[in-house]
Amino acid sequence: MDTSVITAKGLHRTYGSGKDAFEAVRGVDLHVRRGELFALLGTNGAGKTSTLEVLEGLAPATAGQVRILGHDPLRERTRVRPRMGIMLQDAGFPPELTAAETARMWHGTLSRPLPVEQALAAVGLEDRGGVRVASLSGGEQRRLDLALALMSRPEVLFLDEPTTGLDPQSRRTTWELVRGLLDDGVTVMLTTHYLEEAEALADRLAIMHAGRVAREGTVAEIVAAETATIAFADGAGVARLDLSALPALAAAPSVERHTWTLTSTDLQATLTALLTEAARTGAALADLDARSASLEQAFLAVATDADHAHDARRPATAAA
Ligand SMILES: Nc1ncnc2c1ncn2[C@@H]1O[C@H](COP(=O)(O)OP(=O)(O)OP(=O)(O)O)[C@@H](O)[C@H]1O
Repeated sequence: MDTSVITAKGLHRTYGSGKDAFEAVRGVDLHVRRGELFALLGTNGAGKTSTLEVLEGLAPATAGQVRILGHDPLRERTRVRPRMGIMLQDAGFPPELTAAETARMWHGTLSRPLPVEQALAAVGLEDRGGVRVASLSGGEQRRLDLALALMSRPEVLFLDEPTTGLDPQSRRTTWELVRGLLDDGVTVMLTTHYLEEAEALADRLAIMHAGRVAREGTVAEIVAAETATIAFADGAGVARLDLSALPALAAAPSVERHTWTLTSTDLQATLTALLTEAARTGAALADLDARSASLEQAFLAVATDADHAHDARRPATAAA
């Protein structure tokens, strides 16, 4: 049985036409299962929002197919929209309305909404209802956006950079709220520039660059494809070590600014051999630091690969 709640197949999205055409999304496939949180990460301008807008039914795809809960989110909008919650990057609420008035206005458009007070309380804004939107802090405005996205009791929730501008404590409170929704079976698609947020929340994620998915999987799967790093100071006796003979090196050992760096495809094997070699020769490994690959490393690798490719802004007509 197909349990996908969100699917995209061969999704393309082009802005403009003719010689000014720009293909922002260049063949994206996504499958998000019920109750899963899927994070869409990417470099600036990678095409995350352009992808999300098509999934949300806010814009048509230039090519390809998207389905939300088995329906076309644009053509069958009336069937899908009541079951979705959408938190845009910038909701653009009228600044002169209060938070509670804004929430009541939205409440009036929904068929079986949460009570206004409950939605505001869910995001910690129960005491800010009487404050005009223009006077809310940036973080409070983000939380109001989230309250409205939750108000329809959605089965599928799209969160476009939900914690941008939030302080670390409010960010964690939002994570708890999102975890509670996942426990209730809500399916969430999230974009974020905070890798820590993706690590904390995502069941699976994709890293986009230049309109394509460059990496996809669980955090562990994505990180496993990267190399671990060992570093130590270029101190007494290091010259006696035969570093190039160490096992599982991903590249030749290098020294820069008095620090040696080794990259390894098997951290335990390389580190064990290094320590054995240091003990044998009596070399001191000052400031020794060994670390597994991180999501940040995978992200940076995507951006670096791309720097080499130089194809980020090829016109659509020239795209592969
Ligand atoms: N209306 C538009 N007309 C032309 N180009 C556009 C339009 N909207 C977006 N783009 C371009 O499409 C590309 C993808 O933009 P998009 O906003 O989807 O990226 P993103 O991954 O969400 O970026 P960010 O992380 O910076 O928010 C960018 O190069 C952007 O300049």
